[in-house]
Formats: sequence, structure tokens, C-alpha cells
Amino acid sequence: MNKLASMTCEACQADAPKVTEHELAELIRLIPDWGVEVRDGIMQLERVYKFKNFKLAMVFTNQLAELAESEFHHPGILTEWGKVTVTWWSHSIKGLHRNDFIMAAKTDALLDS
Ligand SMILES: C[C@H](O)[C@H](O)[C@H]1CNC2=NC(N)=NC(=O)C2=N1
Repeated sequence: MNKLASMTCEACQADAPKVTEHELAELIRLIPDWGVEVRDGIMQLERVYKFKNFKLAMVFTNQLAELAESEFHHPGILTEWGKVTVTWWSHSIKGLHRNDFIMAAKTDALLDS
């Protein structure tokens, strides 16, 4: 399992630091299937997961919802027939925190179960 997936999110206050460029370069290597998007000036992690149908996409979506609640850190989720687009960023700092990389790795780990 990805070492990030075994970590837990820290409480992310509004003054928490965004990841630096160096940390971003290091951390993104640990989650190679994820991309970095910038929307309205907010850096985000994004991945599209493919499924055989809508029902399986919804099963994954609900597993992800449980994960988010367990860590109290929540993604953007677009669930469609056969695919789920997951987007992680930290609302409180309007950017990327280490928590987002941890949650991306934990999201990937849902497929291992
Ligand atoms: C309103 C609620 O406190 C916030 O949304 C919490 C919980 N979930 C969260 N999720 C994410 N991704 N970022 C946050 O800053 C965050 N903060």
C-alpha cells in the first residue's frame, strides 16, 4: 500500500501552509495516476476512475463518502455512468495541503479492498 494511504489527515486550519512547489513535486510522484488542475486559482488533485456501469460507480462513490466522513476531509465528486471524477483540495486554505495527497492515496486504496 502507498505509504500516504496509511497516514491520517491533520486538522487543517485556515492559516495552514499550502504545499510548497518542492513538496508538490515530491508528493505527486507518490500518486502517479493523479493530475494537478487549477480552477479559479485553486490548485486541485484530480483523477477519473472507470467502472463497468453506473451501479458500480455509485458503490465507489458511497465508499468514498464514508472515507471522507471518517477523515472529515471531503472531495469534489462527479459520478456518471461508468466513471467517477474525484477532486481533492483544501477549502480552508484554497489550495493543496498534505491532507489532499493522503486522501488521494486513500481513495486509490478503496479499489484494493
Ligand atoms: C464546513 C466544514 O468544516 C469544512 O468543509 C471542513 C470539512 N471538510 C473539508 N474538506 C476539504 N476538502 N477541505 C476543507 O477545508 C474541509 N473543511
